[in-house]
Amino acid sequence: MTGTYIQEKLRPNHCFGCGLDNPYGLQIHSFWEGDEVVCRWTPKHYMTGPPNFLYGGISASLIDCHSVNAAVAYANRQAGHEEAFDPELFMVTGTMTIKYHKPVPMHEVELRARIAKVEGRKYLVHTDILSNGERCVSGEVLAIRIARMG
Ligand SMILES: CCCCC/C=C\C/C=C\C/C=C\C/C=C\CCCC(=O)SCCNC(=O)CCNC(=O)[C@H](O)C(C)(C)COP(=O)(O)OP(=O)(O)OC[C@H]1O[C@@H](n2cnc3c(N)ncnc32)[C@H](O)[C@@H]1OP(=O)(O)O
Repeated sequence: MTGTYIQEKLRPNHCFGCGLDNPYGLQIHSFWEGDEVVCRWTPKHYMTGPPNFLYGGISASLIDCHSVNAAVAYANRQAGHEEAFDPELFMVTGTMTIKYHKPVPMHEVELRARIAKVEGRKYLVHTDILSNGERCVSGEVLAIRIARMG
């Protein structure tokens, strides 16, 4: 999949969730699949919350970054910059709501995001975390487009 990940077009980036340049971070790798943005990610053994299940804050971080990156990719796709992203199309999280449906087992998960609504600078993204095809966590993230930081 080299060259196809959204995060490869967002560099340099030291973000804990999505920065490929942060070796201590979650290092998510997200890609388009039709109209959805997908990420497959495996927890480290020390990322537990309840015994044998993923810490909820990690689920929230995964949803946060995967969703904001999906919104950035969507905005670039709409603007015709799918191959090389426009550095001015930058977003941060404004608001995020997370619903924990089931505990997340400590093995590979799949995140699936879709852009639900765009209103001016606001991009509403719905993301699910699935384990073995079963939805365990869902999130609604409002990404807000800003002038580039840093
Ligand atoms: C080759 C290209 C490469 C270039 C890129 C290179 C590297 C890229 C690096 C990174 C990768 C990119 C993406 C990853 C970035 C982040 C991912 C991780 C997610 C995070 O970890 S990110 C940290 C947490 N995040 C914050 O730290 C935000 C702090 N905050 C602020 O920075 C401001 O607060 C801001 C900007 C949110 C708003 O400020 P503002 O002045 O622009 O807003 P303003 O008042 O103009 O409102 C405009 C409209 O948004 C509505 N609105 C405003 N705030 C809202 C809110 N909070 N919730 C809901 N709606 C809100 C208003 O109601 C109005 O709505 P309406 O237009 O309908 O009236």
